[in-house]
Amino acid sequence: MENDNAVRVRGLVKRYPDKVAVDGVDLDIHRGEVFALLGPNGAGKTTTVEILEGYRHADEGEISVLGSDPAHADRVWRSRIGIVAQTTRDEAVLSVAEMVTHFAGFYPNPRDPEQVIASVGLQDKRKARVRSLSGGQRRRLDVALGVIGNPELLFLDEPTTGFDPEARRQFWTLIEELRTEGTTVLLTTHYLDEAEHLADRVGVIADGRMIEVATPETLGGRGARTARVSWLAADGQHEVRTDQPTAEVARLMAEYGGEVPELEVRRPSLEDIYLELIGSAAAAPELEGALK
Ligand SMILES: Nc1ncnc2c1ncn2[C@@H]1O[C@H](COP(=O)(O)OP(=O)(O)OP(=O)(O)O)[C@@H](O)[C@H]1O
Repeated sequence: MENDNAVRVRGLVKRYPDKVAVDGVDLDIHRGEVFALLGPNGAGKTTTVEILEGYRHADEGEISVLGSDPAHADRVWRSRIGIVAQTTRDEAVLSVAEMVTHFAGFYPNPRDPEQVIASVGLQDKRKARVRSLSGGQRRRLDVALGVIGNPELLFLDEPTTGFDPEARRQFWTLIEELRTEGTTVLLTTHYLDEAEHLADRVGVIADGRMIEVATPETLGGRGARTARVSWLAADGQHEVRTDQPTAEVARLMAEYGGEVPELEVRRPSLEDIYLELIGSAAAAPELEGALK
């Protein structure tokens, strides 16, 4: 039965001959949210995403994606999802416009191809052959092909790898528009700023296990972390750790009678927190071993 979750996973396990790639993952993705799956290389992100897409089969676990088990889903289900895979395949002889229009024909309710081409910034390349595109342009086309079917649920596996900064911002705008329209998005990325900008919630996966799911603001207790206030005094750099940085800044302003030299207030970034979580996940198995 369909419910408020676009994705519901319990106890997902995927084993390869020499590796347990996914080791008991639970995951809920709410309808209409942008969810970012984070984790180091080899953590199990692509394996998880490809199982949800129906391209790999799980060894264990309950999986529901838009109310169906992807391993047994039909064409109608497939037309409701969009996929931007990590690697792309063909070296098509079609032009960009032909390819996007061709893909639009696979779906019952596609978006307008010209609008989609413009939304990924390929209007100047609409007549160019796909094989002549640069790596980043090809990736933009992949994104266009992922959204052309007007999907309810969009899977994006490292979508902006190879994008220049302008293309990345343009992609962010596209995802924000899709979110406004109610599209659910599952994104994997190694760019923490991208996750912070786009995601309603993030999940950190390491060695096949989900370590934590939270909003980017609260991951790893981030919201409650002590701030660091630093400034340049006559005798050199000073730093104070405090739970009340505003009071500290007010005190400094009074002391300096206005501008405080090189004032900086810093809380741990999402990247700081992520690296801490990944670091402790890597240390945990050794600790378990040491305690045995
Ligand atoms: N077809 C396969 N056969 C055997 N092992 C595999 C296969 N696919 C993935 N693996 C292994 O499973 C683990 C998880 O791989 P996966 O591609 O899911 O990681 P990832 O988190 O997506 O990594 P990345 O960030 O590098 O894309 C890795 O150790 C990988 O080598």
